[in-house]
Amino acid sequence: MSDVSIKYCGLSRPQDVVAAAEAGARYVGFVFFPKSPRNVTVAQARALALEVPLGIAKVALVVNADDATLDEIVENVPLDMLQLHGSESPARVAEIRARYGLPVMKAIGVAEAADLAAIDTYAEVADQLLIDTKKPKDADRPGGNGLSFDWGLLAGRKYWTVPWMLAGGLTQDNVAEAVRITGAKQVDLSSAIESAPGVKDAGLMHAFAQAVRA
Ligand SMILES: O=C(O)c1ccccc1N[C@@H]1O[C@H](COP(=O)(O)O)[C@@H](O)[C@H]1O
Repeated sequence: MSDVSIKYCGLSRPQDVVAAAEAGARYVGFVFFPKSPRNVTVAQARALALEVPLGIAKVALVVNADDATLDEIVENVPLDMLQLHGSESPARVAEIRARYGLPVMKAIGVAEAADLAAIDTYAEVADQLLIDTKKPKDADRPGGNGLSFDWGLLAGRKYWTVPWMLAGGLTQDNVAEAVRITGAKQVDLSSAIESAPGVKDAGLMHAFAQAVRA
C-alpha cells in the first residue's frame, strides 16, 4: 500500500502539523464547523497553515458555507484545496470552484448502493471526491464520526473520472482491508488518530502511516 496517500484531518495545534508531516501525510485538513470538536478559527488555521511544509496540501473543510465565510477563510489562510462536506448542490460546487480558483473536493455520503449515483454527478463539477460514511440521522455533524460504511459497495467501481479519497472510520487496524476492497489510492481520517475528541495523537498518526505502508 506504499502508493496510498494519507490526509490527516482536523488538526488544531502546531505539534499536529509536525506529527502529520513526520508521518508522511500528503494532505492536512482544518475543520471550520463550530459543532465539531476539531473546529478552528480562521486565525488558528492561518497560523497552522503557515507551518505546513511545502509538498503537503492544506485543505479547508467547510459544511454548507456561505460566500462571506469562504471569503474570510480563503483571504486569510494559505490553502491548496476546499473540502465541501455538506449538502452543497453540484451548481454550488461549480460556483465555489469558479469563485475561489482553488481545487474543490466534494464529500459524498454513502450508506447504500443508491448513494453511489451522486459520485458520477459530482465528478462532473469537482476536482476530487471524498467518499465517506453517510451522516447518521442522530449525528450532529456530517463526518468525523469514526463510522465506516460497507466498502463492498465500492468494489469493482474503482475508477471515476476524478481522483478520490476513502474516508469514514478508517483505523490502523482496518485500512489495509479497506484499501484492498475499494482500491482507494488516497485515504482520509480524523477520529482514529485522536487520544480524545479533537485531540490528535502523534503516535496514532505514525501507527496509521505504518499500517498504510506495510
Ligand atoms: O472531523 C469533523 O469533525 C468533521 C465535521 C464535519 C464534517 C466532516 C468532518 N470530518 C471528515 O470526516 C471524515 C471521516 O472522519 P472519521 O475518520 O470517520 O473520524 C474525515 O476524514 C474528515 O474529512
